[in-house]
Amino acid sequence: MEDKQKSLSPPPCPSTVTVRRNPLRRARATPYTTATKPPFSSLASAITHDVPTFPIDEILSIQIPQSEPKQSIPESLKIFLRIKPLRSFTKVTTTKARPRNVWPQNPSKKNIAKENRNPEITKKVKKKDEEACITLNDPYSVTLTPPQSLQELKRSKTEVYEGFSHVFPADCSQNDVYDKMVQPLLEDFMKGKSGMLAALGPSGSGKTHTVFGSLKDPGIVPITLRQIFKKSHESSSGPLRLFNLSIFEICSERGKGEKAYDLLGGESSELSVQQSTIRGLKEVPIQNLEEAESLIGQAMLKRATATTNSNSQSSRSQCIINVRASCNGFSNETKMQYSDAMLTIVDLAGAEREKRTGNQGERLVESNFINNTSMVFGQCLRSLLEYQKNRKKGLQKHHQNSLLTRYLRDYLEGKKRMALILTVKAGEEDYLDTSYLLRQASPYMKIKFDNTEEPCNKRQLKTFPRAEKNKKIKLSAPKTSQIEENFLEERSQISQEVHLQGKKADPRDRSSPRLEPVSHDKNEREHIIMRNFSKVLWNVLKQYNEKLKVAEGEICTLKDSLRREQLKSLVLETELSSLKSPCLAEPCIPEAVVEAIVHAKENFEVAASMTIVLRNVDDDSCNLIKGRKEAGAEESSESPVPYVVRNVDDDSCNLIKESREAGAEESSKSPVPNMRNVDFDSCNLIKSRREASAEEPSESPVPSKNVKDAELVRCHLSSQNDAEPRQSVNSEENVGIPSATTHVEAEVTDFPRDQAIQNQDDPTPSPEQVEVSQDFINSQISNVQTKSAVSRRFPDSEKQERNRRLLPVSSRSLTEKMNDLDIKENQIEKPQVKTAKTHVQKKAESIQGQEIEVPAREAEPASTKKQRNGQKPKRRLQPASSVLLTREINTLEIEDDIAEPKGTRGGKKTTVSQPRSQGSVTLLRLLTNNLHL
Ligand SMILES: Nc1ncnc2c1ncn2[C@@H]1O[C@H](COP(=O)(O)OP(=O)(O)OP(=O)(O)O)[C@@H](O)[C@H]1O
Repeated sequence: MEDKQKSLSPPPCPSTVTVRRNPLRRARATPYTTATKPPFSSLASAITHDVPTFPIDEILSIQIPQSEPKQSIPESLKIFLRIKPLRSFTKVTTTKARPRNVWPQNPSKKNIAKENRNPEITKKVKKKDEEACITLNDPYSVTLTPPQSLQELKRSKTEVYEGFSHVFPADCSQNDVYDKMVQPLLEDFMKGKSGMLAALGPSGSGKTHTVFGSLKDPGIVPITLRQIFKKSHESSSGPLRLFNLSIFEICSERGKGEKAYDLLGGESSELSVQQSTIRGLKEVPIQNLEEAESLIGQAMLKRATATTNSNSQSSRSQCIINVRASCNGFSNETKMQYSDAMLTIVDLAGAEREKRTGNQGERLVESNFINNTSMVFGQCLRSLLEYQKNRKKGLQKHHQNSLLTRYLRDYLEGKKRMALILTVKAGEEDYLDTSYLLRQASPYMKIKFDNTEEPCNKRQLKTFPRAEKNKKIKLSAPKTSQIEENFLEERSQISQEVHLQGKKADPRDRSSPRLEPVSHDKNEREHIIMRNFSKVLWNVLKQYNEKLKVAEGEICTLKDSLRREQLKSLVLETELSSLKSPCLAEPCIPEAVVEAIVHAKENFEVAASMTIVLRNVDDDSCNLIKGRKEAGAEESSESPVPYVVRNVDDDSCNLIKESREAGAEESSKSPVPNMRNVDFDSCNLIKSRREASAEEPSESPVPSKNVKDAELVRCHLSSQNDAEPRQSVNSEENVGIPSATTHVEAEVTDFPRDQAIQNQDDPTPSPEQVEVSQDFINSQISNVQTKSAVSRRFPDSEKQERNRRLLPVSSRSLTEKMNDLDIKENQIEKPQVKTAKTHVQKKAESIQGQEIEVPAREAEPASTKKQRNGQKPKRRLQPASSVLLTREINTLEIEDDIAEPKGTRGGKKTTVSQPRSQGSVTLLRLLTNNLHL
């Protein structure tokens, strides 16, 4: 035993141990490569100790599933060609018997009618129409024949294009296209390989038709989705895969740049683009075909399309549809096997020739963008081909020139599998487009792809999707039971329906009662599709409605602001005209002001006549009686006052119009109906009038449309006014002034009581009375001034004196002078009133005549006046209004003024009318001279 233990125990350690830190490295010969292979037995003998042998035989006996070595299978780029049916097919079907009485008939229709009548011509034409520029040789090649005209010119000859993966003839179905082209891609996709498919071709050649199709004839996207769900159901035993759908478009923003829009997003569908990365793209998980189809319908509605000459619904953007398959809840091994894969289908906007599309403006800009993208796409493929031919040359980075090519970079660099479908139109007129496309694209067939792919390529997910998470719903007990009830109800309903249609329904198979029967029942599926589609449509319409409302609101606000601006401009114009009127020469004076001055002049004459009558009375009271008798029955009509009434009468309509705006009292107050157009000319005038009316509402006689009205007004006034005016009226009657009065009377009634009494006692008009009549004239002039908006400059003067309102001091003195002059002139020219004039002159001189020596000036020319007078008359700085007024008066046709009253009075001359008119003329002359104009 002890011997045995000794043999097993390790040998005793030596006392010293040498350790080499860096032992010499010797290349150890591998047992298999070495020529002299030492025998295993000798090695074993070399081992001093018994080491258990390595179970190599056992290990080698275990069969390990050997993974296939990854082989790069170079594969040519698959290019398919689809020929669009000729238009003549549709033409034949549409050339129906034209209904009668259709108007107008255009020449082309006439030709059709001729063709209908003559079938031989029709045949020829149809034959010509049916002639195609492209003919199918075999499923892989076509012959392109130029039209006769080009052949004659020897500009082009017949060409054969071959090497296509498949050529789809005009009568092929969408399913044919899917089977030959998409099926292989889809199989790879289901295995976890990404792939891309793009449709290229001129506008209107059928790209969108191929990619999306229609409800009746679905294209490759709907068919692919159907197949995806079909396959995933079939392989239900395999791994569960989730599919997500995202659709976006790239279009130009008014030619300024490219923009990406999410076609499944909400309102803010614009996507941010950073280099080749598109952020914020909404990825919607799709669980069944119905959901997928409704999403596609939604995207199609949102896609930018427009009508061009080539296509009634031409795509104006590049549309990209991504179906992403992702794995969920797998072991790492499985996940590696079925990695995320993306199937991308691209519907490019068709290249357009300006001549054919007839695009202009915005459409033309879009065209440029579309053509540019197509061009860059082609450049990328050509440079890839060149690169593959000569790898020494680097791959040119054309992809940077457009957003689409940046996004599809991996495909365009030959790193992923891709297929192209060229769509062409077969008509003779489409020869150039077709020839161009085929010449461009046929070399692409030589492009090779490495059909290997890393399971997780970072670039694969260049879109950072906004994955839609299903909302978490808390299901409380009662709700759950309710859902279960609904669920059972729905299930029984569907099973009943299916049963009725003679189909077997097994509601136990699937958990979703809604999906399972639907997959079998076509009608139900269509119903769901239509329902979802209508929902989408409804949402889109709602959005449009909201936009429309917003636009309407904006229009309203714009209209308001426009109105405000117009008002402002009107006010500014008025201000401008009012500013101009006193400053500028007569052509700038508003018409209304001119009219106002004319009327003022007439009233001025009336007032002057009144003054003279008063003076007559002063001379001899018998004359007064005489005058009354002479006047007789005609007095009321012939006297100057009724004339004024008539004036009022004539213009009352206009006045009333104005008075409606400015207030009845105001317009009635206005003794001179001279503001016809003022309202139209100036808002400020109305303002000033309103101010004036507000201050003096009681003294304003009401305007009348006719004489009766005027009389009524008078009565009304007399009844309204207290005893004072009545007395004054009586006094006037006594002095021979006719009783039919209007505002003149009203003005007279404004005399102070003592003056009225004085009139009764003494018929001689006092200087005050004369001044009152002058005041009346002043008031007439001041009214004119008020209307001409000059009064706005002197607003305080209104409040100073009742009858001298709105007149500046200088103007008042001017008018006073005018009256003085009038009196003096009458004294000279009319001997019959000489006494009165002298009296008045004396009085006037005593009051205010110190300033101006009018008679002396009147007799002599203006130039000599200054020389004669040792004491120079004071030159007063007259207000612009006064200057204007005098200028106006100066320019008036005096003769006309004289003639006018004659006409209106039936040619009858009154005792006062003739001298008054002359006096007025002289007065005006004097005024002109006095003002040195
Ligand atoms: N193979 C086909 N069979 C029947 N109709 C077709 C076919 N191809 C195209 N069409 C019809 O031609 C019209 C134009 O087609 P489509 O809109 O697909 O052209 P497109 O190439 O997408 O044009 P664009 O680039 O301007 O958008 C459509 O009305 C479509 O239905």
